[in-house]
Amino acid sequence: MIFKTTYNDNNYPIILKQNALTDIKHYLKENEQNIVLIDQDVYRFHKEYLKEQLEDDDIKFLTIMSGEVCKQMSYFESISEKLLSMNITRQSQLIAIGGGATGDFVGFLAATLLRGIDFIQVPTTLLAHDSAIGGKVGINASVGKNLIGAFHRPRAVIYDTKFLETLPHTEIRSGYGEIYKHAILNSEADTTRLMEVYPSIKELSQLENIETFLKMGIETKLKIVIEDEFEGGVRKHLNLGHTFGHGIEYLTKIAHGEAVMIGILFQKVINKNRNLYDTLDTIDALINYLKELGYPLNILNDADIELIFEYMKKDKKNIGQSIQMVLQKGEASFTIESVSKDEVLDAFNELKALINE
Ligand SMILES: O=C(O)C(=O)C[C@@H](O)[C@H](O)[C@H](O)COP(=O)(O)O
Repeated sequence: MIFKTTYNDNNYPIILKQNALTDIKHYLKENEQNIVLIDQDVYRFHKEYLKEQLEDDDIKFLTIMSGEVCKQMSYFESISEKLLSMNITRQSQLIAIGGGATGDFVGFLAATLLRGIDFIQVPTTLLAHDSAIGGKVGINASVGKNLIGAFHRPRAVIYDTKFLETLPHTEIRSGYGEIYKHAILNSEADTTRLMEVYPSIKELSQLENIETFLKMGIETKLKIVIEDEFEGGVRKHLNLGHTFGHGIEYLTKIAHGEAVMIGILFQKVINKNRNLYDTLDTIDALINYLKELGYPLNILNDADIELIFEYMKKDKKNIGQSIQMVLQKGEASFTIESVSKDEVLDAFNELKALINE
């Protein structure tokens, strides 16, 4: 399956298929440096396959730290210096092979080194079907996630589903959080269909039919980022579940998409309390479903809401000192609203009580 962005210029393809990496040869630059920056775990698991597909002697490989820890300022500095010592030029190209964190990190290197060079996204996780598209790249600050970043379009997204075969359960649940978010943004029917196909962790871990839902997620994301590339309006809806999600993720270090799923649940409690879309029944139904899939809801029991609230105060959607959250007001209908500290505390205590019932 090939998707293509439909901007006025500088469009890029998104190639989604088994063994998609074989297509990378069409995107390598001749007589220029192509440098692969790859998550060290992905490299370890797929060394032979990677060598087959990227056997060109001119391609250089740099393994980088796995997961969110690569997005630290000090690491960004050391890899920047390393790339500059390799005499890269504005015509050089970086190739990010890994999950969402790798793509964010390498994309940010590409956006900033020499004031911008090309990069290719090769996502290797379910989650990265979301993060690899749309050009958001960045690293973390001590006070919060993705607070240092840029918008920088990739030259191509090569999404090889072969990499999904080695994903651990946590990563599957994490990616599923973003797939679930895209389904909610789309329609009630897509959300129900998803829950019917994956009623438990057993079905989810077999990843059958996952391409159908990745296609749904990619199409949803593409439609939004093409309409609003720089997040002036509708793109903020893609942040559903992220305001609370980023807070709990940063505090507890659980996987991004698991935190987003908990953030979606949290947002439902606020919806209910404001007489928007949700009711106690819809919240209970999601709690039961998430328990069945093994999401770490218990983490809320020991989490310090005051600290989460401090992270929420750093969210990029905020206006002045007011926390802005994506809330659902109808089927596939969303709004960005200010929420007060009291509302956040009440919703948190209520959610904790509900998960322990
Ligand atoms: O692409 C977007 O826009 C999103 O909000 C997608 C999110 O799922 C993704 O996690 C994103 O990186 C979060 O963006 P941020 O601006 O809140 O850091």
